[in-house]
Order: sequence, then structure tokens, then C-alpha cells
Amino acid sequence: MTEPSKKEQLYQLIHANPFISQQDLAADLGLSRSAVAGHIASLIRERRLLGRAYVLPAPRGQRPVVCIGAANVDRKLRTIATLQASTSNPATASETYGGVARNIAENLARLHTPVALLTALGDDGAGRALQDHAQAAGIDTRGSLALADTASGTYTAILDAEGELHVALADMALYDQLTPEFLASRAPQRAAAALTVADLNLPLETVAALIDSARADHAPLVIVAVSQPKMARLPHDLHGVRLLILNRAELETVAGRPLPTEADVRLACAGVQQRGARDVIVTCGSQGVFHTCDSQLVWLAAHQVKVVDVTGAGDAFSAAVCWSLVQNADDSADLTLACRRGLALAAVTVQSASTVAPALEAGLLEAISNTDAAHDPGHAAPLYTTN
Ligand SMILES: Nc1ncnc2c1ncn2[C@@H]1O[C@H](COP(=O)(O)OP(=O)(O)OP(=O)(O)O)[C@@H](O)[C@H]1O
Ligand SMILES: O=c1[nH]cc([C@@H]2O[C@H](CO)[C@@H](O)[C@H]2O)c(=O)[nH]1
Repeated sequence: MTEPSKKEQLYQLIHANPFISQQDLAADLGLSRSAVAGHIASLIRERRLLGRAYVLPAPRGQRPVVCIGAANVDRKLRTIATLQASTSNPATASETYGGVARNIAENLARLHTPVALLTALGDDGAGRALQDHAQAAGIDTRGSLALADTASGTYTAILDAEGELHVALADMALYDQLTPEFLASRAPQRAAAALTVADLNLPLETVAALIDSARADHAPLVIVAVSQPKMARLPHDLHGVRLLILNRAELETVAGRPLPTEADVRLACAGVQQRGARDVIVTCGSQGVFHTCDSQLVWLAAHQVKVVDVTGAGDAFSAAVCWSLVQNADDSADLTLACRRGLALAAVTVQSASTVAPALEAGLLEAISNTDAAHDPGHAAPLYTTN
């Protein structure tokens, strides 16, 4: 098969990312800037491009949440009977779309929130399937990085017969190419965000660059942890971070010690706040969540539900919290309300075999308001050790 002409390749790049700069076009295609300008002028003459535009921000309610991080293929292997270590277990296998940033983006799209995803995709079947699926879900993937001769990210999880995770393996080296330079090349899309959500699949320097720009632009940034080993990607200086969401084991990694009591969790959160993060949410699996409220902690119990598969519960929780944050035009979002919405979406997700529960409706979250707190199962007595 003959390779498309440079002009055609340039057109495809602009089609995929209308924000792309002439400098990036020149670098990607191995052309000079003047050759790029010549092709653009020719495409305008042919009316395949209608001109070069100034980009104005959309009205607030239509500005997207921009999610930055992983889009993986998840392989889940679930034992049929009780899982036994160091031997072969009869199991069933399934494949779904995953990656923390992608899962959050899909949850938000299903809740009818405008959302864009900046990720890296390989040039394999998985990359094309991830791209098609995201587009069909209504996620704007035009700013994502298409990598030649690279396999897409994969996550392989071993679940027991009850749907609880035993071990998981993450093959995701391609996200190391989501560098600060890549971020800079997507500055126009990022500037349009109502909220930026970054997962810790990103390299440390990239997360630091996102924090720097959130601080400089006074723009809200939520950071979502993905695993204990990848807590090493959390920069020390967190000034500019609106919210850090992580599970208790990940907070233990940050603290460098076990956190068996509520007082331990409070101290560890205070440490993260001293590093500059405004708020912290600590998810505690089937028990519930803590969130900071100035120097105090608020505890909310999880819904008691029958688990089908826990994969994606944390991402659904994070998506509902982000959904809640963008409902307020000012900075007055109520974190307790956001977490109650998170618990509700996570409960729906653990009861579904899918990583992102299908058939979500924003009404599910809208129905949870400040006025119904007393009737909410999320306000049951703490199950967590409090001494
Ligand atoms: N067994 C469960 N029953 C009810 N709710 C659950 C259960 N497990 C998780 N959840 C809900 O999901 C939220 C996030 O779970 P968890 O603390 O395990 O996060 P996570 O480790 O990031 O999850 P994951 O990696 O599976 O997406 C919890 O706060 C809770 O609301
Ligand atoms: O290192 C990582 N492990 C797991 C995930 C993703 O977490 C999801 C479940 O919460 C799952 O979809 C997996 O791909 C990731 O993005 N990075």
C-alpha cells in the first residue's frame, strides 16, 4: 500500500487535532515550517480547510472536563472457586476498556458532561478500538497522542470468585511519552477546561507541570492515584492541587507507615495539605470514605451492596466527585455532597460486571442534594476504627 502524500497526512493530523501547531505538524511530518504553510494554503484553496480561527472559550456549562492519563485494555481473570495461590485456578476471562483517566471520562460522558481525554494510544487493534469506543461514548479524543510501533496499555487483574482483586499487572510504559512538552502542545485544549483531572500514570515531571499551570492559572486540578507503586509520581510540592483522591493503601505509601486509625489518617492528610493540596479524599473500599474539611476529617460510610466486580469503583467515585465540583460556577462546591454522590455511583458500579456501569443518568447524582442528608445511607455510623 502506498503511503498517503504529506499534504494528506497533514490534513489527517489537523482533522484529528484542530489545535495542532504548525511547529508540531512540521516536526511530525519531517517538513519545514514553510512547506507546512504551503500545504495549509493549498488545503484552504481546495476548501478542505475553511481557514484559521481564533478559539474562544465555550460558555461555562459547555466547557469540558479534561481528563489526562491512561486508556487501557483491561483483562480480567476471575476464579470460579476459591482462589488458591501457587497453583492453576479454573477461571473465566473477559476484556473491557479501562485506564483511570479514560474510566473517569467515560463515566462523565455517560452523565452527559462534556469531556475530553488526553492519552497515548498504540497503533494496534486495541488502540483503534479504544479510540472508536471513546468517540462513540461522546469523549473528545482529538488531543490524544497516537504512537507508532507501540502497543496500547494493558491491565491484567486476577479477581476471586467474589469479585475482589488479588493482584494486577500494569503494562503502561507508553504513558511515559505524555511529557511536559506534549502537555504544552495541547495548551489550547487544556485552557478551555472547566476542570482538569490527571491520573498518576503520568510521569512525575508531567504531573508537576500540570500543578504549576493550575497554580499559575488559578484553574481547578484534581489528581487521582492509580496504585501504590505509582505514588512515586506524586510531586512533593502540591500547591495548586484542588483535590487529591487516593485509597487508604496509597495514602499509607505517601505517609511511609501503616494508618490503622482515623487519627493516623487525619495526620497523613494534614501532611498532604501541608505540601499544598487544598483537600484530600481517602477511599476505604467497602467501608466508605474520608474527606478533609479544613484540618478535620469527615467520614461517610459506603452503601451496603452485593458486589459483582469492584473494578472501576474508585474511578466511578472520582467521576461523581468531579461531576459535583463542576456544577458550581464559583468555588463553593460542597465536598461532603460530592462524596455522597461518589458513594452512590461507586455502589452502582460494584454491582455491575462492567468497569463503567452502562446506562448511567445524571439524575442519579442530581437526586442527591444537601437537603436529603438525613435519609442517606452514606450517613450511617463510621465502621472505621476511630481511636
Ligand atoms: N465492596 C464494596 N461495597 C460497596 N462499595 C464499595 C466496595 N468496594 C468499593 N466500594 C466503593 O468504591 C469506593 C472506592 O473504592 P476503593 O477504596 O477500593 O478505591 P480504589 O482502590 O481506587 O478502587 P478501584 O481501583 O477498584 O477502582 C469506595 O469508597 C466505596 O464507595
Ligand atoms: O497502574 C495502573 N493500574 C490500573 C489502572 C486502571 O485502573 C482501573 C481500575 O480502577 C482499570 O481500568 C485499570 O486499567 C491504571 O490506569 N493504571
